[in-house]
Amino acid sequence: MQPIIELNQVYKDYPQAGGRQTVLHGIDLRIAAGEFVAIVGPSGNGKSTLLNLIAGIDHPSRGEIVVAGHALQNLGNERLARWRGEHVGIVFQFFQLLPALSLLQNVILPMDFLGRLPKRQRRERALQLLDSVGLLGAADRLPSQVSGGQQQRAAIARALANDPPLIVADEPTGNLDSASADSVFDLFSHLRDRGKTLLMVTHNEALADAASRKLEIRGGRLHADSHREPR
Ligand SMILES: Nc1ncnc2c1ncn2[C@@H]1O[C@H](COP(=O)(O)OP(=O)(O)OP(=O)(O)O)[C@@H](O)[C@H]1O
Repeated sequence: MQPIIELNQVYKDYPQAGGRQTVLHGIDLRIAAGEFVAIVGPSGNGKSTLLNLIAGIDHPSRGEIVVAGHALQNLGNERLARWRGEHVGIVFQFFQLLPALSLLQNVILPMDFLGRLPKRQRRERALQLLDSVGLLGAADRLPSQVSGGQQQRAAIARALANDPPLIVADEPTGNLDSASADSVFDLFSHLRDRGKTLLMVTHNEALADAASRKLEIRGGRLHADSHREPR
């Protein structure tokens, strides 16, 4: 079966005073549809960089990245943005909701970007998604009027707005207390049950242990790749 994510000899370097810093050193990776993958490893070793390349947020310096049938290194910024909107839901550590918009409007936004659904259906779908994360009653509140855990649940609803096959999350519980982290954890478990492919950078051991596969990145290289039965 064709993997949903395929990386061949992917390098990423950044300009640095006096030269360039190589952050990823020739990563080769295949991830099948429906896998729940945790990316772990020490700080500053390239985990977020790897996630951003797979999500089409950043371009590789060299190598090939094929996600959901598209060779990302060949897409210009505009096509990449459209590709992201259709194929990837992104969840960040600091939620990244737009502060001037209600939770409902934040969830509608990715659907507005694609323009696939009529306006009324976008609103109905956003309300259903907010309901599914327990936030129907808070739909009209601004992000600043709800807790961090609620903001992250709204961000997960937003990530699902266009029903993407791939969800990527960078430290999704990193800024949450343990009760909020648990509820976010439960939502991710449901996503796995619904057949989404999940890729997550996390320092949260419980979350990493719930994954079916753990990739350890050290020094910009794939140091370990372990599969397991999810708990
Ligand atoms: N946009 C950028 N410009 C220059 N250097 C960067 C950029 N993004 C990341 N780096 C550098 O790349 C290296 C890897 O960063 P990355 O964020 O991928 O690590 P990480 O493993 O995710 O760390 P953490 O667990 O702390 O989030 C770091 O040295 C970082 O400073």
